[in-house]
Amino acid sequence: MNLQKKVDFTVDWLRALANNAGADGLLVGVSGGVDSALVAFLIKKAFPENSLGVILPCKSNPQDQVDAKTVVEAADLKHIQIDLSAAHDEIFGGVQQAAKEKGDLYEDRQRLGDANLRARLRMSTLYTVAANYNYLVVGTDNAAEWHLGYFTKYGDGGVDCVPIANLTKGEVRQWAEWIGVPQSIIQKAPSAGLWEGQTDEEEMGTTYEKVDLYLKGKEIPEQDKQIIEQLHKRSAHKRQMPPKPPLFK
Ligand SMILES: Nc1ncnc2c1ncn2[C@@H]1O[C@H](COP(=O)(O)OP(=O)(O)OC[C@H]2O[C@@H]([n+]3cccc(C(=O)O)c3)[C@H](O)[C@@H]2O)[C@@H](O)[C@H]1O
Ligand SMILES: Nc1ncnc2c1ncn2[C@@H]1O[C@H](COP(=O)(O)OP(=O)(O)OP(=O)(O)O)[C@@H](O)[C@H]1O
Ligand SMILES: [Mg+2]
Repeated sequence: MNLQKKVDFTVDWLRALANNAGADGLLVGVSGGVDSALVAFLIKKAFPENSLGVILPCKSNPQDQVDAKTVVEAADLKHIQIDLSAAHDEIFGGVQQAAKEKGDLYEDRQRLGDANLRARLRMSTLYTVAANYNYLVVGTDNAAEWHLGYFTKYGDGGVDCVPIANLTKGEVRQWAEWIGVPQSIIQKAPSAGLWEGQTDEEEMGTTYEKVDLYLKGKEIPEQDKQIIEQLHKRSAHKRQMPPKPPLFK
């Protein structure tokens, strides 16, 4: 299947999903990164009049907002912006204060708690916006992130559908190029933007190039293979519904 047909198929799939759900359209959180940029273009194609980009800075690098604006303008996508910094301060500061009063504040766990709260505040906000518009929330996980569990459970992983979850990062860039995402966005180093200087590849301990090769069944160095297999195993719970005990006999 050529790229045009694959894109059309994905757009039709998105439209059918929303129609079957009784939703009026689709929205996505737009970060300024390439994954959400591609999804922004896809939802605009699926619902030209009923699609929305939501820009949600949360103590973020100001350049991300500039990039996010570039994306919505290039996609000609209607957008809104809500700053989550004060909400984050309120909740994260409140948790830290309460734990400190009990003598229970674990310094080495703060960065991840802070980061994942940002992703979960975004999820809550996207669903609040979705309720107003009667839209579905569209996820942006690609195949590498999905396989490694490189997302926040019920944060950026808390969505109604994951239309690009079968695409490797290389394919995301290829689709993005084809669909018209600006080069400056395609060439940015992938980052969750959850703390200053964070990059996906540094945190994962391997590269998207190697993960993509692995997912295509190609040989990669043993060390990278081990990292990928360990991350995949450890994150199995994120790709399943919450476990419940077996029924009583
Ligand atoms: N076996 C198990 N069965 C059931 N639940 C289990 C579990 N193991 C952990 N858990 C639960 O899962 C939690 C850990 O998962 P989670 O909260 O997701 O936290 P975690 O996987 O530790 O962190 C999320 C990772 O995703 C990255 N991320 C987040 C957001 C966006 C992006 C991006 O690329 O933009 C990347 C982030 O930088 C970080 O590396 C535990 O606190 C626990 O509650
Ligand atoms: N500032 C933000 N505003 C709105 N949504 C955001 C913001 N930051 C992150 N998100 C959402 O979280 C998702 C996960 O981020 P992730 O970094 O994996 O994707 P990306 O930024 O689109 O691409 P890349 O991985 O190349 O940085 C984003 O695609 C987006 O939907
Ligand atoms: Mg990003």
